[in-house]
Parts: sequence; C-alpha cells; structure tokens
Amino acid sequence: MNRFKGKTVVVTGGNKGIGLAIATRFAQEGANLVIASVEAEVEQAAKSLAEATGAKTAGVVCDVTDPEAVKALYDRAEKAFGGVDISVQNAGIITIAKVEDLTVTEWDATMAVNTKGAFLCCQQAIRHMRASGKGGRLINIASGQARDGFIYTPHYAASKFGVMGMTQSLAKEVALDNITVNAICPGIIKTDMWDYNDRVWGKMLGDFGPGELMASWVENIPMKRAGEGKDVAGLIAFLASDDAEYITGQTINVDGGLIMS
Ligand SMILES: NC(=O)C1=CN([C@@H]2O[C@H](COP(=O)(O)OP(=O)(O)OC[C@H]3O[C@@H](n4cnc5c(N)ncnc54)[C@H](O)[C@@H]3O)[C@@H](O)[C@H]2O)C=CC1
Ligand SMILES: Cc1ncc2c(c1O)C(=O)OC2
Repeated sequence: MNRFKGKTVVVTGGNKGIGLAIATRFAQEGANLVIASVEAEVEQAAKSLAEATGAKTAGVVCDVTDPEAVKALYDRAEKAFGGVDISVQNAGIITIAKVEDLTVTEWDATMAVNTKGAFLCCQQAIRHMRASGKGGRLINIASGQARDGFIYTPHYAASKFGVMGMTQSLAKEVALDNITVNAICPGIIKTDMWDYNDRVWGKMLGDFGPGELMASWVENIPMKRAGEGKDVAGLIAFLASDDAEYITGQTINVDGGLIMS
C-alpha cells in the first residue's frame, strides 16, 4: 500500500521501539518522515530509515517537555517538507516504584514527558494544520494503563489516563478544522522499555529472573504473545488513513485481547 504518498508525518520518540516501527510503516507507504527524540542517535536513525525505505526523512533532537523545542520541531517539518499532515505523539517514559518510594521528581518527569509533551506536540501540530487549511491527523500513544492502572506505576497510569482525556477534549475542539484526534493503548509490546522494565520490575518484585516477569504478564494475554512494534504501526496507519476519516476522539486497544474495556 502507498496510502501516505507526499504526506508529512512527525513521530516523537521515533528513533527506536514503537516509534521507529510507526515511522518505518509510514516511510514504506510513501510519507516524508520527521522523527524526533531527546536522544542524539535520532539523526543517524533518520538516515538509516531513509536508506532502508527510500523515504525523505529528517531526524530532530527535541525534548518534548520544552515548548520552544517543540515549536522548533514543527517549524522544521514545515520548512523541510511544506507542512504537517500527521503527528504521532509517541515519546514516553516509565519507572516503577512502591507508593512510599515514588518521588516528586519521578512523578513530575512522567507527567512532563507523557502528558505535557503529548499536549505541546498536539498544540503545535494543530497550529500548522489549521494554518494550511488542509486538516490532519493526530494520534496519541497512551497505554493499557490508560484503561487499567498496573501496580507500582500510579504516576504512569495517571499520565496515560491524562492523554486519553486530552484526546477527547482536543477532538471536540478541532473537529470542524478537519483534524481528527485519537489515542491508542498498546498492551505489552517488545521494546527497549520492555527490557528495562523486565530487569527493574523483575528485581523489585523479587520472584522473577530475567524474562520471567514479562512472561508472566504474557500469560494473561488471550493471544499468549507480546506485541511487536508492527502490530501497533498497523493501527496507527489505519487511523491516519482516509478510511478513518469519521473516527475521532477514540481510544483503541492493540494488545492481543489483554484489556477488553
Ligand atoms: N513497550 C510497551 O509495552 C508499551 C509502551 N507504551 C508507550 O509507547 C510509547 C513508546 O514506548 P517504547 O517504544 O516501548 O519506548 P522506548 O523507551 O523504546 O522509546 C521511547 C522513545 O521516547 C523518547 N523520549 C523519551 N523522553 C523523551 C523526551 N523528553 N523528549 C523526546 N523524546 C523522548 C526516547 O528517546 C525514545 O525514542 C511510550 O509512550 C510508552 O509509554 C504503551 C504501552 C506499552
Ligand atoms: C514497558 C511497558 N511494559 C508494560 C506495560 C507498559 C509499558 O510501557 C504499559 O504502558 O502498560 C503495560
């Protein structure tokens, strides 16, 4: 399929994990990609993506918690490719802590990246989409934890419930601008974040060796397998496509059946 020929897509956290899988899918379908990350490796990741897919790409170092940096990111997309058609708010962080150990710093950082960061990106994307008059698509990466908070992650669950509420509010405001705003909830997806969690959570919970904690979670998934980036990318591409024109303000799970509400 070549659904996104000539479209420009911004993906935050696009240098690895779920974000890279999303960026790759759009690049394979003809889009121009701007991938952004707080990690300097994003520039090399953009080059590799261009080589692998033949797409035009730009890699931008950007901390999504910084309003000026986010503004510069979207201005860069406009300058490089003439506009922003699709913006995927994917950058996110997670830590785990028992309630009495959770620090204010940890709380604030999680809310800053996952919730405020997603908002700042939506705000700038909307500014460009309104100015162009062409409308666009915003897709926010929430989490199964926007439906059902897991143990030891109250800050993360709050940040992702926040993303869902923000999605609904913005969807109402921009509906007549021909902009849709949706969120998705990945379940357990194999990425670096997953490895990190496996190590840290496994250690913290005591009873698990490497791989065992996640294996125990996977047991709860009706399909009995963790997801992969491409499982998420397929849903994102659909929501960004013409077929999803009449879908807005929704939050959709992609998790092998883990959460059914
Ligand atoms: N891996 C999983 O099982 C699940 C992940 N998610 C969500 O999916 C999204 C992507 O997660 P993964 O690919 O697993 O994580 P990852 O850790 O592999 O990648 C996260 C990306 O976000 C970027 N990032 C972090 N802080 C940033 C900041 N301040 N500014 C700009 N970029 C920043 C990182 O540089 C990296 O590119 C996150 O929002 C996460 O909460 C949701 C449900 C499940
Ligand atoms: C890395 C990781 N592992 C498990 C889960 C998440 C996550 O980000 C999440 O958002 O909900 C469950």
